[in-house]
Amino acid sequence: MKIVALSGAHTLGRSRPERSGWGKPETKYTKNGPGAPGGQSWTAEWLKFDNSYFKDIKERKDGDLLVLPTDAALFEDPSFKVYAEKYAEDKEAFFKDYAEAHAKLSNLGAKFDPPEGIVLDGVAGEKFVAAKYSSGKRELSETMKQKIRAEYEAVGGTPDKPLQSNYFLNIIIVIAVLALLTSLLGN
Ligand code: HEM
Repeated sequence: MKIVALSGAHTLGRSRPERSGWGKPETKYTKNGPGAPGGQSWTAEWLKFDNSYFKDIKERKDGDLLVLPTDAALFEDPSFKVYAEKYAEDKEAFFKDYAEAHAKLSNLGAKFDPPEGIVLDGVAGEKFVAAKYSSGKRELSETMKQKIRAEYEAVGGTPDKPLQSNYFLNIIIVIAVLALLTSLLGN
């Protein structure tokens, strides 16, 4: 169910042959953009999130729309087909299953290879260590550790001493306790 639902994300966006090698350089749906023109979309209205991906693949209705081998498989494999047919008929069922699958995928985080990160050619600045954006095991870079330390010190913390007491918070607590006592004793 999840693979089929997640594939429905191809309702949005385009494929560009100069990037992935898949899709046409331009179609009647993409030649005027919006954004940089070109590429091949899976659906006619490729900025609108609905179940048109499943409808259009099922019908193979237009040579200008993209069907990758993995998209086609959704209507060929019997265990995928049950869901692909359902989503083509029922937009709400697709939305519900997509939301669940998307949340699950996001919450799983991602593993990165190599874990120490990569440097993109020609991009200056901090090395891209994607692990730091994922859930699970966190690896903070030295730059990030220094940034957190600087923020801690900026609000009065030092490495050897706990933060100063927060007077405003203390006043609120005293008022809250007094209010509670008054209401208990008053009745
Ligand atoms: C079965 C596995 C999948 C395959 C083989 C696949 C393949 C591709 C390919 C070849 C492109 C075109 C990239 C380009 O040329 O710029 C693409 C784009 C895209 N994919 Fe997938 N994909 C898969 C799964 C997913 C999943 C799970 C999602 C999200 C939940 C997703 C969302 C997208 C989106 C939104 C685009 C359009 C990006 C844009 O417009 O720039 N795909 N995919």
